[in-house]
Amino acid sequence: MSIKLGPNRYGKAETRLVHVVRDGPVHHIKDINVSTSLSGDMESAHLTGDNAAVLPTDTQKNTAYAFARKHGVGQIEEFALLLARHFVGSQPTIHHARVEIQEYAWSRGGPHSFVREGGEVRTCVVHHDRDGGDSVVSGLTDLVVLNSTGSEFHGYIVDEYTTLPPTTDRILATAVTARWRHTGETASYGKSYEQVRQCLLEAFADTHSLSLQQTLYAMGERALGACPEICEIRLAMPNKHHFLVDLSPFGLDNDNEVYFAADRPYGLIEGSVLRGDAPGAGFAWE
Ligand SMILES: O=c1[nH]c(=O)c2[nH]c(=O)[nH]c2[nH]1
Repeated sequence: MSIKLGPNRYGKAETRLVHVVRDGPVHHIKDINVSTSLSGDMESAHLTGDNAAVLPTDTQKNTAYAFARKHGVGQIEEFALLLARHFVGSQPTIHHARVEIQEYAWSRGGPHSFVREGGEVRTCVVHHDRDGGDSVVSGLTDLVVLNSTGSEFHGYIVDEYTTLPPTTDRILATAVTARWRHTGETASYGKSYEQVRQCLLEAFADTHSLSLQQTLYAMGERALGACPEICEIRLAMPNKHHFLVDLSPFGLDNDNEVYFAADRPYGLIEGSVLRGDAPGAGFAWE
């Protein structure tokens, strides 16, 4: 029986990279997902376990982060070509590189505040009861926002399991789920929706945050302040962690510039903000 190795390739899939460029107080971000896949003299790796020809996938990931720091990201096609040419050009055993990049679009919400384009969903749940009348809860999900500075987190409990370092400057990013309860019938649900959404975005951008909890409250408070027709807002905000990449092994500093955007686990901050005189909710949240 004759058996041989067929086509093969290997690499690091979905390296999530956020690059922050600071133009004074105005920041710019590039948010990308990089997948590298290399092929070449990989017979021995597969047949005998000899890894002499293998450039580790971990190295491929590090290279993406280091190149973002050294060269910036720019156009994703150019960044992909830079990486692909580097892998093939620097390693004789690598004959071919495939680099795939997805770039997530963000629009500006402030000098260092960004709103992810697309993906946001408007929601509502209404009840009508023979005895209890109507209730209307409006909302949105997946409103993804990011502040590239203006966020701190320190002063928390430290016990024998705490390893989190305190920070006075971190990325704060979340995907907002908000639901708000109307007190009675609202003249224009469309206008009300736009107003609440705008308040959430502005409060997120404006608040110098000492925690996501504080930001959550500020967002709810802003919406209630501007929209007399609503009496309660419930917010669920995952803390989409961005970890500064340690580039010191490659002789590079990283002054809050290149981040690993982790997808899980994430902190989940939830809370309700309501008027002191809000009427009972009845079945509204059911
Ligand atoms: O804003 C935050 N709130 C927390 O409760 C928390 N916990 C944590 O580890 N990081 C953060 N960040």
